[in-house]
Parts: sequence; structure tokens; C-alpha cells
Amino acid sequence: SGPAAVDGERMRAIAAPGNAANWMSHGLGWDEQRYSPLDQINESNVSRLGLAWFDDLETMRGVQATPLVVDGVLYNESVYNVVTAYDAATGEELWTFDPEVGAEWARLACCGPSSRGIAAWDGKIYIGALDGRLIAVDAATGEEVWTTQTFEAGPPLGAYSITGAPRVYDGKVVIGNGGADYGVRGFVVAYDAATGEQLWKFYTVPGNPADGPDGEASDSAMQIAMPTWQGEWWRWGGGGTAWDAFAYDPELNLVYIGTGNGSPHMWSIRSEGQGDNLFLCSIVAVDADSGEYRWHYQMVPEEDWDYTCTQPMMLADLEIGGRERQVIMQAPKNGFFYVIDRASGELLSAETYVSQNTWASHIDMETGRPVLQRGAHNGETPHLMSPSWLAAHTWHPMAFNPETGLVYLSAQEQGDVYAAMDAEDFSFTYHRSNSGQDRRSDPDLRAQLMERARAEEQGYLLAWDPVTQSEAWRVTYPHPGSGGVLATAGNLLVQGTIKQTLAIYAADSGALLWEMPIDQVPVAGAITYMVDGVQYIAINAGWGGSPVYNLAPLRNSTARLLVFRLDATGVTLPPPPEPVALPRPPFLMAPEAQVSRGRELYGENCARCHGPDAVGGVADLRWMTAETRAAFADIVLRGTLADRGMIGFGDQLSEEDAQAIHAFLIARANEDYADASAHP
Ligand SMILES: O=C(O)c1cc(C(=O)O)c2c(n1)C(=O)C(=O)c1cc(C(=O)O)[nH]c1-2
Ligand SMILES: [Ca+2]
Repeated sequence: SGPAAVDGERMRAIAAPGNAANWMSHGLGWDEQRYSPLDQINESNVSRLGLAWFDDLETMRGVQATPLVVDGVLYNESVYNVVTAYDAATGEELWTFDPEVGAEWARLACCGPSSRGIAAWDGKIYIGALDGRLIAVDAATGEEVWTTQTFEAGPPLGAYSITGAPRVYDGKVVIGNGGADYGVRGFVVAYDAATGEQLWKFYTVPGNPADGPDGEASDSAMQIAMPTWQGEWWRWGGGGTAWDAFAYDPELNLVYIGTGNGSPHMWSIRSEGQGDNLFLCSIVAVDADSGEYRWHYQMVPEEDWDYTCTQPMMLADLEIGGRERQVIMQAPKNGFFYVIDRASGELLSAETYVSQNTWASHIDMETGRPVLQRGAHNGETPHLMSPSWLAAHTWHPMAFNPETGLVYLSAQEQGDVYAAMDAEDFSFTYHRSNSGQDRRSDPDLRAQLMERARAEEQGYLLAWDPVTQSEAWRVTYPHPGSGGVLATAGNLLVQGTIKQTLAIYAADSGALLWEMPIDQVPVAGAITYMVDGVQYIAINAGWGGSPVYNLAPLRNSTARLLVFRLDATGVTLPPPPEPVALPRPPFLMAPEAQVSRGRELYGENCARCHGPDAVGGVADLRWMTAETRAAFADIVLRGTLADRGMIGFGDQLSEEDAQAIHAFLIARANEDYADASAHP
């Protein structure tokens, strides 16, 4: 055994169940079901689960990666793509590879310098680095074998980054990118896993028609897409980034690409409010060898809301209407659960799984199109949308248990206020979130959102029957934002929760079987594996990524990789950090006009990391210390905290702008200080 055993022949078998000891691909199998046949840990003995070993990852940022395990070696990826190999049984470190990604790249990733994972094939580990490098390292030594740059960075349309896990399908590494919120043209590339040679490239949206065909695999598909666009979308990239999910069916030889939102978000600006804008927010099936288009299904025509369809896609064979169907399933941001024939792209069913869906009343099964609610599109008057860009379900891994027939996912109700800028007022800046949203928030609508958030439990673990398209059970949480899931043959369903615990439920009933406080909210999905006859469960516990409305940041410990097994004793987590008393905010002296300017600037520049309305995110700016306030302009404009990922914005914000943002933050702190429920 040993890492050299990551060989292509054995990897080919992973799409079939039974290869249970290892976790060799992001979603376990190429079908991405995240269902392990291991059952040594099961509902009758899970109460004996204990911590076997852990490793401090020494970051307070989100750690989203699914680790891999190959023949007793666990490969994990922390922030800025640092990869470490461990003895999977003992936790002993074997090697670390740091690609030395510059902290300035954090600014081009909406939700932090995190990666959702790595890939393994034939003695190599593949890293999709934030800065666009695809790096192959030797699985045994951690030494670099080859590197290729997957995108062209820099202005005007190079605001790409990589946050998704690469996949290796039969010797081909497939990788996408993010950046549609900043302004890019989305694409997916495949490389030869052995050499790094490019095999094909598929653009997800058309470029400037005046430039002619791209000479890439997507050319024929772009003929279909082009007539669905209007105006001069290519000036802002168009979007459609494939920033997370892929799946592969080796028999059909199809690679499934989940595509993202438009760039800019506002349909009125991007495409003059006309056309479906293919292939935004779609599943596109392409030939694995040539990258050529086979079929598509678009979940969100006329994309206007930063509704992405990059959410996990799972392949399964289900009996529907008395017939065995080969399906692909997805629960994207828009709150609908889709079941699609994965050979043809035919929509089989779609139902909403959230209690309020202000986007669409239903999906018309004749046309396969959503029937939009009145007023769903954005205009100049602010309106509430739920789901919103904050997502009914985002990248957090879901799982399918063929025994129960249920799909499990982290779901949530999170609305937000939308308004479109007038097209004339829209200006495009490289590096900046270029949404076209008018960020003047409507205080009444915001108050309504907060009221709803307080009144309802808006986060839940959902068990969903994909055949009947109905809920089987749910576990509710006090807030949105719980993590991805793992399903096992022991009737177990494993999830990190917003209550700062790791919880294990009975997959058939939802009954809580085991729960452990871990002083962290794992957002990643757990994995399970076997070494020398012992089953382990491993998870990265490091909260971060998608902002959560109305949730103050958790004062949690450093991110950790946690590994459990039955009857483990003697390993305990260090005590949590002492809670910090809230500093009383300064008196608000700024005039209303300055506060409102600050609110707009905050929305465009800060909200993606620090949370909508300055709640949530990587650091809660309402409760800045006096020292931080004194250094505010230096931090914001001159990048004095750049080593922590907070890059200076001096090239696009003035001293006055920084003062306005600070005034807005003081206003927000004063609004909330008196309200104890807003406190962390
Ligand atoms: O449009 C894009 O290219 C893009 C990229 C990413 C990303 O790369 O993480 C996210 C999103 N969009 C997005 O809409 C979103 O809600 C989101 C959440 C997260 C996260 O890491 O939690 N990333 C992203
Ligand atoms: Ca997006």
C-alpha cells in the first residue's frame, strides 16, 4: 500500500459502490452521492464515537475542503490551498505543500481564500489554486510534478479565481473558476492528468459576436446561446462561472457542468432585460473526450438575482412512474429541487423546498420553464426576494442514501432586498463586485427581513424524497448556515451545525443519535474511510464562506481537521477562547447623507466578506475596537492587514469613501447595540 497506489485502474472503479475503504474523489464516487457503504460505525454503536486525532489549521477563515483518503493517507487542503498529507490513522504529518498564493487573491474571491478540495489520480494530487494555477504534486512526496495556469488574470475581464475542487475523470482533470460577481466570462477546461496538456475548453456564455468563434469545444453551443443575449453583455463578461459542481457518467461519457449567475447580476443592464441568456444557471452536459455540447437544462432563464446553479449535482438511478430513470439531481440557490434525465436533459420533476418562494410559483412541466411570481424581476424600486443570492442551498455538499431513497441537504430561508441601478448609472471596475444592484437599502424592507429572521427558524437539515418531491423530515436550527452532509450505510447522517457541534442523525427518521460541541461550525462535508479494519469519520471544522443574514460572527476557535472513531479516548479539544465583551460604539455624529453613501459603498465593496448590513462575515465590523477604528483608513485604503487577507482598497476608494463607510458602521453599531439579540 502507500500513496503510490492512487492508480488509474483502481480509480476507475470508484464510480461503483464497494470501494469503501478510500475516499478518492470529491463526492466519493463520480456520481457525487457521498454515500459510503461502510457500516462499522452505525446507529447502534455511534454513541461510542470519540475524537481519535485532530490538527489545528491555524486560521479563522472558512475551511470548505472535503479531504481525500487513499490507502491510509489523508490529504487535506486548508486556506490559500495549503495541502497536507497525514497518516489517516494516527494524524502524523507526512508532507505539506504550500503553493504560496498571494493574500491579495482573497479580494477576488467573494467568500474567502478557501477551496472545496483536491483531486487524486495515478500517484498525483491535483490542486486548483486560488490564483488560477492547476498544480499536480506527487502523492508520496508532495513535490510538484507539473503546473499550468488556467486563466488569464488582470483587467479588464480577468477577475477569475478558483475555489472549486478539481475532478479527475478517467485521466482528465476538469476545472472551472469563479468571478461572475466581479465580471468574467465563465469557462471549464480539461487537462491530461499525466502531463497537464490542455484537452478542451468550454465557454459557458458567448463572447463578442464581432470576434467570431473562439476555436474551442464550445463553438457549436455558442451558436445556440448567442441568440438568447441582447446588447453588449461581453463588455462585462456575461458570467456563467462553473465555480463548484461537476459530475461524470462514465457509461454515457458525459461531464456535467453546473453554471453560475450572470455578470452583471442585473438582467436589465446585462442583456437589456431580454432573452434567456444561455448557459447561465444551467446544467450543461458535454462529451468527456471532446468537450462538445450534448444537452442543457436552464434552471434560471433571465437570470437577475445571483442565483447560481453551481450547487452539487448527484447522479442516481431512480424508479419514477414505474420506470427506472437515470437522473441527475440538483437543489440550486433558487429553492427548487430538480430531477432531470441525465442522458437527454429532459426535466422529470421540480418542486420548491422552501416555505416562501417569491421567485417562481412552480415550474411548468410542458415547457420546463419557471412561472415567475409577479414582480420577481428587479426594477428601480427595492423589493424583497426569498430565496436571495444568500441561497436556499449553496455549495454545501448534499448526499443521497439509496437505502432510504432520500437526499439530505442543508437548507435555509434567507431573503434580501434587491433593486436594479439604472443602466446609465452602471460603471464597471476591475476588482470590484460589479452587480448592477442599487445598494441603497430600504429600511422598512430590512426591518421586515430582520423581523422574519427573529420569528422563524430559518435554517434546517432537510431529508427530501426525490421521487415524490416531498419532505421526509427536517431538523431545524436557530440560524441558517449549517454545513454539508455525509450519508453512510450505518443509517447515519453526519452534519456540522450552526450550534457549533458535530451531529449525527438516523438517516431514516432524523432522530439525533450523537452530538459533540466542537466550538466551531464545520461548513464542509464529512468523509468516512477505513484503515486496518477501523472506520473513521473526518471533517474540517472551520466556519466561513457564504454570509449568513442576522447572525453575528461566531467567536469560535481556529479551524481544525477533526477525526473520529469508536471508543477513542484521551484526545480532547483545547478550551474555547474567552468571550470578548462588546465595545460600546462611538456616538454617531455623521450626517445622514454620509451614512447613506457609506451604506452603498459598503454594499459594493465590503458586504461579501463582512456580511450584508455589516452582520456576519469574517469579522463583525459593528464591534470594532478603538484601535481598529483609529487605524480604519490605513486598513481599508493602505492594506495594513493585507497579510490577513484584508487588501487595501486605495486604488478604488478615497479617504472620504473610507470615512463614509466608517460612519455607516458606527450607525449600524448604534442601531444594534441596544438590542441584545443582535450580539454574538
Ligand atoms: O459567481 C461566481 O463566480 C461565484 C463564485 C463563488 C466562489 O467561487 O466561491 C461564489 C458565488 N459566486 C456565489 O454566488 C456564492 O453565493 C458563493 C458562496 C460561496 C462560499 O464560498 O460560501 N462562494 C460563492
Ligand atoms: Ca455568484
